[in-house]
Amino acid sequence: MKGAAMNLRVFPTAQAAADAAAEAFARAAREAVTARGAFHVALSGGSTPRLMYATLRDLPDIPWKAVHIYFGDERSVGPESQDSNYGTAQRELLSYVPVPASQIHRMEGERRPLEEAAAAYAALLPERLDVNLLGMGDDGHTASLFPGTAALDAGERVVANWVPQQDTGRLTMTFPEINAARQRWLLVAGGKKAEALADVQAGRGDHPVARLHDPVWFVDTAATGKLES
Ligand SMILES: O=C(O)[C@H](O)[C@@H](O)[C@H](O)[C@H](O)COP(=O)(O)O
Repeated sequence: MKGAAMNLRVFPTAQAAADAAAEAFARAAREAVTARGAFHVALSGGSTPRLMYATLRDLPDIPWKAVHIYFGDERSVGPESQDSNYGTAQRELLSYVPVPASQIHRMEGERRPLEEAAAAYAALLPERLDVNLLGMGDDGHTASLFPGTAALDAGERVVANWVPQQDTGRLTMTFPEINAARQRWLLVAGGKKAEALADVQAGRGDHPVARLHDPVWFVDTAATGKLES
């Protein structure tokens, strides 16, 4: 995607971008269930998805009973931790909607060795996700694919990644897995992301997010502050 035209959908606020992503989620779910009888979606971690969850849980006409929930990454913590990506989704979305528990697939961040949790998660993934919903860090990481880490070049579907600037490991889907999904969406908001977004547009640097194939970007105006017009 280096320097290529980006599929950017720009909104005045972070909440407006999240609302648009929620509406897109609802449409994609209806289309997938109509076409294939199920909607397989991976949720992102971090804080931005919380804006989308607040809207999504109240949207009508989503075939939740045919939705299968996965996670693009997870911290090396249990579900009860405030740092758990699953925990955030469970508290702010999944506890509000009727997705069958058997269709919510949590990464076992508390499992040791973490590599076993990664292999077990890879084994339960569907042949192909419909949508992989992602975020972007200020440094251009996505999922837990951080700059300079071994996971960037991994061939497996899910790996344990040891992040130098973090004191614990992470579980993360890899680029082969993420790029195999039917769609990749990035929900990115705030001026702190503007530098990385401008780098990706210009083909500068080696931000992991630039390795995503044809993502749709849902961004707020603040995140576009350094884009070249
Ligand atoms: O586990 C995580 O933290 C995420 O998967 C990570 O990739 C996140 O999407 C970005 O760091 C953006 O996070 P914010 O939405 O909090 O800015």
